[in-house]
Amino acid sequence: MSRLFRICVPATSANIGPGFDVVGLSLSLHLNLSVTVPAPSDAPYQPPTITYSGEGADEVPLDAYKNLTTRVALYVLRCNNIAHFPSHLILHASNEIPFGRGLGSSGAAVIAGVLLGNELGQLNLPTERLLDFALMVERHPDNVTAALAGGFVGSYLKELDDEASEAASVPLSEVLPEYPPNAGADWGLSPPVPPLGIGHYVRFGWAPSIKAVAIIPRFELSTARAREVLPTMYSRKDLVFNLQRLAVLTTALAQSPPDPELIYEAMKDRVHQPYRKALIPGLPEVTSRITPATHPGLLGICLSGAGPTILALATGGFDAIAEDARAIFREQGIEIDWKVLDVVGGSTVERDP
Ligand SMILES: Nc1ncnc2c1ncn2[C@@H]1O[C@H](COP(=O)(O)OP(=O)(O)O)[C@@H](O)[C@H]1O
Ligand SMILES: N[C@@H](CCOP(=O)(O)O)C(=O)O
Repeated sequence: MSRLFRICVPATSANIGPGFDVVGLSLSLHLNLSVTVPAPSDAPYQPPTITYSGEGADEVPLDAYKNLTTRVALYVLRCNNIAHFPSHLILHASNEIPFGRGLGSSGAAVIAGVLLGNELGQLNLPTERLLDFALMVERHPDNVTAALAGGFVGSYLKELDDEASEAASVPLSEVLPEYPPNAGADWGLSPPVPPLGIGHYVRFGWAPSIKAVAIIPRFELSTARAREVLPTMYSRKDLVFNLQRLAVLTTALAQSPPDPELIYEAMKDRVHQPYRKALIPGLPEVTSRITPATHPGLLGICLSGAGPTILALATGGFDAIAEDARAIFREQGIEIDWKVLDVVGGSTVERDP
């Protein structure tokens, strides 16, 4: 019997201002994967066939040993003593999440890969273990946790003992080596198995009237590049500035009706946005000129993830917020697209009977 299943993973916006590497929000753009596992046969081994449509279709590798999602799936399988993809596997991805814009496309691809490995190997891993695998690949928990669990989520990484820290800090190239595409070839050493219970999370409340306006510049900024510009040390003043705001924000976004004055100030940040402004012309102007006073309905505005997308949380006035952001970006020679998004549930897997 062949098996068919579908995996659906949401986009995410991480940080929400002061919660750098801590909070994430799942949003209504999705990466969908349709998978067919043919019934076992005596035919010679054939590697997976991948087709892909939507965002990133012109740049994503269709070789299962190079594609992020399938490489992650193979990592999960190999950690569970399954050396190969099933023969003649067929995958189709259709993707709504733009690449390199700060909307969690790589986190979604990683979660899709973990869920794919879990389904292909029929491993029945619990959510906590799925998260461990994801955290071996995407080392900051905010996007992957929100993409897996859904909603407005806060997470931390557990302090590990020396042995577990070593296992969790191996370079990505060892976790996800590019394998030879020949099933008979030498597969090398076993991959590093994730320590147990690396990531922990909690879901906060979310006021149903709050929507997310994603203002998406038409250029890509890799998360790796946007992390390189961050300092390794912060002043106590800046740290306290962020902690105070994050503590207020996690509850303020659950209150109905939401309080714009409280939220606007609570979405300010001194840990990552000031350092990223050189990579995103127009960022300080957009976040300072669009306020609840000038734009009724606006609650707060920040960089989405590592950028360049700007996230405006609002209960109305979406057109004015986005069109004024468009005008400010245009002064810098940057064009944008924008979408009003809902906060959605986490990843799902549907199996055909
Ligand atoms: N659906 C996908 N399938 C395969 N690879 C993906 C997919 N989505 C994202 N990626 C990989 O992740 C990269 C973007 O990651 P990153 O720089 O972290 O930006 P983002 O903010 O979108 O997560 C893409 O260039 C691509 O290599
Ligand atoms: N906390 C991370 C989040 C990166 O999110 P992405 O959507 O840009 O991948 C960071 O700010 O670097």
